[in-house]
Amino acid sequence: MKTITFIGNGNMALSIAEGLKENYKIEVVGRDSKKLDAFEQKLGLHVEKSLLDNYNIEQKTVMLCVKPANVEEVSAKLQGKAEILYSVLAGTSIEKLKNNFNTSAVVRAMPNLAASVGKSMTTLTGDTAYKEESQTLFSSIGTTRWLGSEKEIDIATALAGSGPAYLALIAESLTDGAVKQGLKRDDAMAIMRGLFDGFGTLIQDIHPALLKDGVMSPGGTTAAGYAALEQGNVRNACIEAIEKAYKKAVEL
Ligand SMILES: NC(=O)C1=CN([C@@H]2O[C@H](COP(=O)(O)OP(=O)(O)OC[C@H]3O[C@@H](n4cnc5c(N)ncnc54)[C@H](OP(=O)(O)O)[C@@H]3O)[C@@H](O)[C@H]2O)C=CC1
Ligand SMILES: O=C(O)[C@@H]1CCC=N1
Repeated sequence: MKTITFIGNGNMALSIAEGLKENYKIEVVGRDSKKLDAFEQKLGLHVEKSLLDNYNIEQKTVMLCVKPANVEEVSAKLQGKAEILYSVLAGTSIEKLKNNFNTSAVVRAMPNLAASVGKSMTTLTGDTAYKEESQTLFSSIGTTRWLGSEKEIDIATALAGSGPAYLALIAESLTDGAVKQGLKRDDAMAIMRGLFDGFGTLIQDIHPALLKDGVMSPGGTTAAGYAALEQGNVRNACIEAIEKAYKKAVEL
């Protein structure tokens, strides 16, 4: 069984480890032994746990799952040269990772929160020698797509990495709208969840514009509601959200 060494024991590390645990041996490296114990407990199986100070990554397959701001501090505590470093850090370039970590190869991965339910949309880019291995690793937490450049993964970060938060805003505000009109909160929540479930399947095979055309009856309810969304500039706000998030990824 191949070993994957997680550096960082937070939410993303746990979600990815959940997906990998059946087919890979898991090691986890962190700064707090109590949090390492909690990681092992949540994962529900024995993992090799180590503290960061002087940890040796020689020839290891490393899954870096700390925050972008931690790169310098964390890399300074490691020894040895990794075989491959997979990084899930938003907006952290391969150049910066190579300048800080001693590793033969780097692949950047951008999963999303749905990793925790095995349905992440994960984008990947980096050393093409590891294209296949990275797709195999990350397909254990959902769907993968290899991209040709770091610019593209920064844009994909804005779309799919941050996307769950944007859709949550839509979900919450539509629910609030229904409550405002008199629907009970728990009914509104259940209906919103059913809506997203069905929509998630529909959108796999239908272009969004055609889906809208299929719902909108002449002079009907959808046309009335849709016009309010256009008046509220929701389309432009979405385009701007991607631009702002992409620019932030470049800045990180
Ligand atoms: N959350 C999301 O939806 C997504 C997140 N990402 C990326 O995943 C990465 C991790 O995010 P997430 O798991 O959500 O965050 P968490 O806050 O859950 O985990 C962060 C991890 O970094 C460790 N850490 C923080 N500061 C330091 C430090 N100074 N030295 C050593 N370790 C440190 C934490 O250690 P400790 O437990 O001891 O505090 C923890 O293990 C980020 O880089 C983010 O860009 C990518 C895609 C989606
Ligand atoms: O907000 C962030 O920076 C991270 C990256 C994508 C999702 N969460």
